[in-house]
Amino acid sequence: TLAITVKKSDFSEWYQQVIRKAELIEYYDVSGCYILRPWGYFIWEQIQRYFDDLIRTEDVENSYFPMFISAKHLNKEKEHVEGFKAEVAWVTKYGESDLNEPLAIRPTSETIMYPAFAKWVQSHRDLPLKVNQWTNIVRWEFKFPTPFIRTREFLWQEGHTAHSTKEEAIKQVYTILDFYEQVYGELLAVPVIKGIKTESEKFAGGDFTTTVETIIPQNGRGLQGATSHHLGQNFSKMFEINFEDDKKQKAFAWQTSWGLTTRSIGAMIMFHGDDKGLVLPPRIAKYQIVIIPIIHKDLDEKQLNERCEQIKQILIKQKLRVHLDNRDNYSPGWKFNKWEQKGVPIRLEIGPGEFKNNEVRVVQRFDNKKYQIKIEEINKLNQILDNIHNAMFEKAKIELNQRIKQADNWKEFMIQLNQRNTILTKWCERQECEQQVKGKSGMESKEKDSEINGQVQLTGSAKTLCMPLKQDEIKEGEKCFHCGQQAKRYVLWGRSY
Ligand SMILES: O=C1CCCN[C@@H]1CCCn1cnc2cc(F)c(F)cc2c1=O
Ligand SMILES: [Mg+2]
Repeated sequence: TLAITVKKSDFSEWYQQVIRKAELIEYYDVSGCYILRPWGYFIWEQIQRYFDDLIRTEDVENSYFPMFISAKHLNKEKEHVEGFKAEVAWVTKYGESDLNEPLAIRPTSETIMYPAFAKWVQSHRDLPLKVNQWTNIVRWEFKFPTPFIRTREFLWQEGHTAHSTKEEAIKQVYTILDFYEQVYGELLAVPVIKGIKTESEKFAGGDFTTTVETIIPQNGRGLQGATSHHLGQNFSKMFEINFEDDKKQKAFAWQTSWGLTTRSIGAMIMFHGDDKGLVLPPRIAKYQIVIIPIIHKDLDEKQLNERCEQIKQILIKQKLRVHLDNRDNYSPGWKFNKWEQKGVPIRLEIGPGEFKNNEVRVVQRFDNKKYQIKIEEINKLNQILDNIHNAMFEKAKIELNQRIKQADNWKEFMIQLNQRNTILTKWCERQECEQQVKGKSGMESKEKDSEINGQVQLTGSAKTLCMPLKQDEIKEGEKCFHCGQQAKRYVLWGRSY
C-alpha cells in the first residue's frame, strides 16, 4: 500500500517502511546488502561534496587504493586484525580456477595504504602526507542488518595522514572531528556529542579515538556517527614509515585516520522522520521544493502550466532544487502524499485562487505550516529553507538532550537505563569497572538479548559511548558512580547500535 501503515513509535517497522516508501532503498537478495536508489544516493553525494570542501582546506588529497589485500599484507597488523578476522570477506576463485592466494576485500585500508606511505616518506619534507579515499567497504557483520545503520557493504570515506610531530597529528585529529560535527549539524541537522572513547572502546591499533556520538531519541540508543583516531607511531613502526628529521635522526611518523559512513544517512532518517514518512533537511534534499498545479474547471490548464513553469524558473535562478510535478495521471492529493513521504521540505500549490491572486500556497513539510506568499516574494524561500534547517536542528537538540540523564549511583543508573536513557556519570576510568558495569547492566536490564531467526538482537547492556570533550571538572573526593573509587572523568553510558 502507498501509505505508511505504522506510527513512528513502532520504530523498527516504521524505519523499514519509510526507507522503502521514500524510495531511498531497494532490498537485494544478498543479506546485509541494499540498493541505494537515486533519492538516497543524492544525500551521500551531498555529504561527499560538503566534506570534500572541508578537507580540501586541510590540503587532504583524494586518491584511490586497490580493494584487494593479500593474506600476508592483511596479517601485517596481526594483533588488532585478530579481533576482526571473522568479518573479513575473501575472494578465493576466478572463473573455474582457484586463486593460489586468497585475497581479502578491504574492511579498511591501513594495510593497503601504509606500505605505500613507507615508500613515499623519506625526509621530513615529505610530510605531512594527507590522503583520503571515498570507497565501499565490506565487513561480514553477524548482528542483525539494518539499512544504512549496519550493512555488510557500505560507503565511507577514510582519511589517513602522516606528520613529523605528535602535536601536529593530534591537532589534525581534532580538526577532522570538528568537520564531522559540521557534517552532522550543518548538513543533516543532527546533533552530536564530541568525545573520546574509553580504552576498552577505542580502536585498538591507535593511541586514542575521538568520536561524534548521537542518540536516537525514539529508543535512546547511542549511535557512533564518525571517528577520528590518533594512531601515534604504532603503525609507522609496524610499516617503517620513517623519515630523517632536521637533526638527521631517523624518526617514525605520527599518524591519524578517520572515517564517516553511510550510517550518517540512517541517523538523519531516524531523527527527522515522522508518521507521514521521511522529512529531509533542506541542504541534502534532491528536491527542496515541489510545485503542484491544482487543475480546476474554471482555470485554463495551459495558462496554469505556464505560470508553474515561470515560478520554477524563478526558483532555479535562486539556486534552489525544484521539481514541477504536472503529471496528469495522479491527483493533487496523491502527489501531496507521495512528496510528503519522500520528505520534500516545501510544497508549493497553485490552484485557481493562487492563480487569480498571483500567489502560491506554501506547505512546510517538517511542521506542516501552511501560508500564502505573493509571487514577487518568492525570493523569501531561500531564507525560509534555512530557517527550516535551523528549526529542525534545534528540535533535534532538545530531543537528544532529553535522553541524557545524570546518575550518582547504581540504582539511579539502572532506573535511567531501563527508561531507555543514556547516563552521564563520574567514573574512575578503570577498565575492569567498565566491564563490570557492562555485565551487571545486561543482567539487570529489562531488555534481554532477543534471538530473532538465529540473529542476536541489540542487547540490553550499557556500554560507554564516549567521555564528552565538554565536561565539568572532577574534584578530589568525588566518587565513581559504580565502584566508589576516586572519579577521574565523566563518561556517557548507553545501549548502542
Ligand atoms: O575507523 C577507522 C577510520 C578509517 C580507517 N580505519 C580506522 C580503523 C578501523 C578499525 N577497524 C574496524 N573494523 C575492521 C574490520 C575488519 F574486518 C578488519 F580486518 C579490520 C578492521 C579495523 O581495523
Ligand atoms: Mg565493526
